[in-house]
Amino acid sequence: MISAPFSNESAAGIAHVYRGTFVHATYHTAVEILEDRLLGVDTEGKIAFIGSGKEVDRLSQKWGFEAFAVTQLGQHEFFMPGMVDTHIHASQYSYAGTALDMPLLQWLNMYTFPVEACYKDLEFARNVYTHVVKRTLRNGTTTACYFATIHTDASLLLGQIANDLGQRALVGKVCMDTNNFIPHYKETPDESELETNRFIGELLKKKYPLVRPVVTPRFAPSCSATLLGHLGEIAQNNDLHIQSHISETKEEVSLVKELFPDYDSYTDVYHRHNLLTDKTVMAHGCHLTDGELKLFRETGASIAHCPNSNISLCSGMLDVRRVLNHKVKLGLGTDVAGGYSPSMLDAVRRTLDTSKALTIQDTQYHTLTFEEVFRLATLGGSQALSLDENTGNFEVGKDFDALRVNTDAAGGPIDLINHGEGPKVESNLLASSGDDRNIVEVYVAGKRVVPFVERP
Ligand SMILES: Nc1nc2[nH]cnc2c(=O)[nH]1
Ligand SMILES: [Zn+2]
Repeated sequence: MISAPFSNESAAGIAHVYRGTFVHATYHTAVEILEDRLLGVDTEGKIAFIGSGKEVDRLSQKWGFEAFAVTQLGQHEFFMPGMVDTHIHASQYSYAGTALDMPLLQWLNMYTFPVEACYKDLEFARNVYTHVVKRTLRNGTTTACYFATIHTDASLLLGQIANDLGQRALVGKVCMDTNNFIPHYKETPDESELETNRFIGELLKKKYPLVRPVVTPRFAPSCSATLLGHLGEIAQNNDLHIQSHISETKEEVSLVKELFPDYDSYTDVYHRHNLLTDKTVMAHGCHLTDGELKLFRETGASIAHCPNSNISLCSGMLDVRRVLNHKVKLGLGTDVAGGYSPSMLDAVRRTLDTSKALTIQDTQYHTLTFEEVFRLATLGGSQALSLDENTGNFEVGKDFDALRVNTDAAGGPIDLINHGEGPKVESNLLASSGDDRNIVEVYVAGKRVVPFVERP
């Protein structure tokens, strides 16, 4: 801590002050560039103040920090908010990028279920989960919404690893009582209910400050109506987040129609089991009807757009513009391993690519801009997970979840040919050509979590 504040505006003292350029999204502006700002972070990891760099003397008096203790960013550096991966299967990271040669339902049977069954082995789980949390943090994912597997203890371990490495995370123990292809990788409805309650109870008991449980029915084809009912009740009684998949492929939509003939739509199946709330995030939604999107809007449920996966498994192309026009919340997801990349910068690129592919099909299409997609990767994701009170952009009172970006990092992938580019061009360059070499530091709730500090 630098010193106690003179002001009584914040109960906590100031721990760090940074000076330089801050690039973020607001509720009104897709990308706002704040040049020569001072940002103070308090001892609880929250943003205490944002002021002009020129006012350093006044601010240092007001907040009780020494001007020489301010961290000054370099010429090609800026801070941006940490990115929010609204949908990633931690358990599938072990085979990311190796098996994308069949459509979803076959892919699940052939590759996914056999691998996920291995998480009964806690040492296998520890190895993969440590790698995926580290890899996503290094790539700038400060918040991740994870699917684990049906195994409660391994799912708890994922929560522990995210906590230990300092990532903000929603962690879901997967629930499924239907699996005709690999019968040993499923639960009974009673087991699933009991184990979900155990998972939630034990995770909450740990009191990890940044890790929360999320109720996780895999998707309607893997769950009986009985199980969906149990899970809706658990989520409602404990006011919990919910995640699942919806309308990823046309084949899956037809299957749900067959399995649940008495429901109006795929969305109605979840809705009638109390699984659509303002803390629900549903992955994909490529083939949702206008009526279903209306139900999303009315319930406050959101969509995780996973463009790498949608293309890799040939599932469909989500029309993000249409979802936004319906005023449905939407964030971006990597959907590892349906998506082959754990990087949210990749999700940004694939979102732009899909929007441009839709424009190729229809030249009147209103293509997404870089600015809009930047917002979806940060503030949009935090809204989709109903976490935007705490994270998503640089607002006083929110946690300092931030990436220190250097577009000119030594050994990095970007050549700045004209050295006067400025932050507008350089944030574009990061999104189009940058990678983890340009993300030189990562902060979650004020704590620097990348570079990793190796424990003795
Ligand atoms: N992409 C994807 N879709 C799913 N639908 C149900 N399970 C899965 C999964 O593991 N990945
Ligand atoms: Zn998924």
